[in-house]
Amino acid sequence: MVSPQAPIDSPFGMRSTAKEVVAGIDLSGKTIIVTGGYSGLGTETVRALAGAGAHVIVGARRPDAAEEVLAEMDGTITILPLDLSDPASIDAFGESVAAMVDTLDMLINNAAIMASPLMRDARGYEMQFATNHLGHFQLTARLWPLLVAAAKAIGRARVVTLSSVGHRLNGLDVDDPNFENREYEKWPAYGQAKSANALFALELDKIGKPHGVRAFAVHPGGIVTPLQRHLTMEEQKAMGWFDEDGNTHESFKSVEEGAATSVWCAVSPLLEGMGGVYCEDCNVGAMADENTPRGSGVSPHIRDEDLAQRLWVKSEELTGVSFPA
Ligand SMILES: NC(=O)c1ccc[n+]([C@@H]2O[C@H](COP(=O)([O-])OP(=O)(O)OC[C@H]3O[C@@H](n4cnc5c(N)ncnc54)[C@H](O)[C@@H]3O)[C@@H](O)[C@H]2O)c1
Repeated sequence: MVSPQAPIDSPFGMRSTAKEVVAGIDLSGKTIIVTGGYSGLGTETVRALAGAGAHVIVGARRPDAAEEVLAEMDGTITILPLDLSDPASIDAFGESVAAMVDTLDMLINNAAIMASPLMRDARGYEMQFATNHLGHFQLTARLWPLLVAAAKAIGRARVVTLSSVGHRLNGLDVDDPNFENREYEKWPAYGQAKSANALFALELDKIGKPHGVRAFAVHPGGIVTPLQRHLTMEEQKAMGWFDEDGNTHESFKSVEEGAATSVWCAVSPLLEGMGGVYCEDCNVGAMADENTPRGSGVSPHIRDEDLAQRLWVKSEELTGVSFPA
């Protein structure tokens, strides 16, 4: 069954920045985790949330690099090592967080890799699916008691998972997510992983809603960041991201604008009582039709509740991790 969704009245839009979204919102006393919060959109997400008074915990694959990037920022920021392709690292991160705080108000599953050549983790899982989806699935499960505790204490907690309009490239092969029985292609692997991120939010919201933990998926827009490290300039020009002179397409956002929708999903009072939706441009995304501009819109397969459930079961099987009851 396809779960429909539609935009709401939002005072923010595609050119809003993360700083504008948090203006006037006091996050003191709140704990927020941002994975990969020291590069690209993650850096600006952390800047906005820490600037609004939250204690921000950054899960960093390279803690030394995170220290360097975040040193100049105001606010309370803790950096902890986290490699989302390594189950032991995720468990250790979860234990460190649980030793530090009793509640977690918001989790922003931001980290990802894109269009990488075929790589496999130590379990043999395809790296984009393992890092972008399975790692965040395990991480969210490990942090679940803290999210539920926050919701119990103050009525709400939120999990925001970065997806992408890349979900529109293709669907998810839930029977072969690791490209064992088909030839590996880097874009279908990214499209699949980002579809999985959105389907994860759809199912997670169902599980979290009775506890007061709500889940959202986000397309941040097109933004030049280190995410494009596996692509040549020629490939990016062929996709229309850059023109012949090397200027980005007019629809591209700054990193401050790119971080706005994740921050909006984490803090907006307008989303109170809502969840399980895919958001873009600081609003709930519109279902795609023939008039939808390239680079936006929601494909029906990421609203497919049966597929979301099957992905959940597959993720439990592949990680050996279940969400605590
Ligand atoms: N930049 C865009 O145009 C764009 C478009 C759509 C979606 N997104 C999504 O936005 C999110 C942020 O992307 P970005 O553009 O800021 O990219 P980025 O490359 O600047 O940041 C990604 C972060 O993920 C971290 N990361 C990668 N592998 C990891 C691992 N194994 N363990 C822990 N951390 C790991 C990196 O260290 C980095 O901090 C991603 O989920 C991406 O898919 C970005």
